[in-house]
Amino acid sequence: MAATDIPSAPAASITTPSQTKLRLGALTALVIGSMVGSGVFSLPQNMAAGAGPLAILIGWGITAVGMLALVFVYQSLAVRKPRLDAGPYAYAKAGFGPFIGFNSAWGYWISAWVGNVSYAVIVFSALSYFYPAFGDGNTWQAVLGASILLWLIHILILAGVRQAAIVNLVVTIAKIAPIVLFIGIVAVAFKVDVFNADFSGLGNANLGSIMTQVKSTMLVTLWVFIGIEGASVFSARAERRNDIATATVLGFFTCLALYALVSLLSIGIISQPELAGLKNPSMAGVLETVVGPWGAILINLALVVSVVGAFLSWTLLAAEVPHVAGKDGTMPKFFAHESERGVPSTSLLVTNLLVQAFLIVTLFAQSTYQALFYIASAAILVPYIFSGAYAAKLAITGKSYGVGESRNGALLMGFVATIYGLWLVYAAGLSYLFMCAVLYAPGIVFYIWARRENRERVFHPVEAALAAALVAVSLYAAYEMWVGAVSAL
Ligand SMILES: NC(=[NH2+])NCCC[C@H](N)C(=O)O
Repeated sequence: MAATDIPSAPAASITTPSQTKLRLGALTALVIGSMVGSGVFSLPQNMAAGAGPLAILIGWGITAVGMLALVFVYQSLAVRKPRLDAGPYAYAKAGFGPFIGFNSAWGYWISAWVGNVSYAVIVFSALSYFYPAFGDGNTWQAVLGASILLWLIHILILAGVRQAAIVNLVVTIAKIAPIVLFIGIVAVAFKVDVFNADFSGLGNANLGSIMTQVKSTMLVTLWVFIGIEGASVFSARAERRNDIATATVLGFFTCLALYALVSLLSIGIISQPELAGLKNPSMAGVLETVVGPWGAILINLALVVSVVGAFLSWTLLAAEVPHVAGKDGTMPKFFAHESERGVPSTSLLVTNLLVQAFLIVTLFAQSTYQALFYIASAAILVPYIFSGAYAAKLAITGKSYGVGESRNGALLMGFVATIYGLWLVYAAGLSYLFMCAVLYAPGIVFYIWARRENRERVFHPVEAALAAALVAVSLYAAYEMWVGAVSAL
């Protein structure tokens, strides 16, 4: 693997043969490449589905503040605690004990592989433009195709394939260029009166209050930024160590601009109610309205390239999480097993069997891409919140700070990131929290297993209470889902 052992971003597994050191521009491209996957291509519909232009603007504003705080949290933790280099769960463990640490790893892992299920669905939804039987990516033909794609990736990784830097560069260009072209064309075709038809969205009774509208955008805007938490691993590749901080912030603002433009300009082409009904990847439908079929073809192909690349990266990463956690005793030892080629084969197999199982659930539940990435977004909140809280805790206690060194900035960032995460838990809504409870609870078995293996005390009293609460909530949630009272799929 790359320079660090602790997983964090998909790009953690990118290797260059010669390990040439990178300048600012290349580093920024890496950061952008690690964020852009499937999300951007469906933003027009995903954002307009529950919100008018005003709420969408507010939504991007909140996300800008919250995600930037999180970026700074990971940067400052990487500096303060270099030995925990960028581990998304290692911080939670260091700050709040083994059970919270375990759940952060478990949650990051769930988010990674459920996100991969959504990747498989959206690739085939895009391909349905060429072969309609794939429908919304959840027909049997699509699920069959998705399963083949999944196991192809599996075999490639077992054979030792890594995402090479050159492939990564080509994929990044192939996915960003169509997005930039889209923005250019749609900006020219933009009609102010279409955009302003119902600026507040309050004219559409289906949307609800501004608050409700803003909430509806939160898991979408979170999803498109997932991946940025790992940017600090690129520091090993930087010619100058300082460049990585700049590159991360530059990459962040570039993506924010691309994302906000894609979602807002689209409402100046197609009115909100119509956008809400568009098929995903909805950038294709928007561009087709302006330039005709080639627009849809271009976007659908760009999505396939982008998402297959991201699928590979996130499979490497998803397998890496339990693997590393198995090595350090956070998860059971069997996850640590490596093949002769040094591939975490057991962890990879378990991960992809879960993806396969969820694909079959998708078929029967007729789950949509959106429902799946909502689950992936909601699941990542545990590691995010505890990373923010750990940064705040370090700043409050002053541990790892020099005498007289200012801690206010770090405290503020940790605090804002934590509040942002908690607000997202609230905005996610009950059905997705229930779904997460059901996915988190089985982790307890693996936690106990790992603790026993290491002959360590299983629970401290507070942890036992937390575990009991999680079991209770998940049982209740499972019951509600079973009788059909709530549904996240
Ligand atoms: N498979 C995953 N868990 N991917 C998470 C990253 C999502 C990425 N930001 C995207 O827009 O596609």
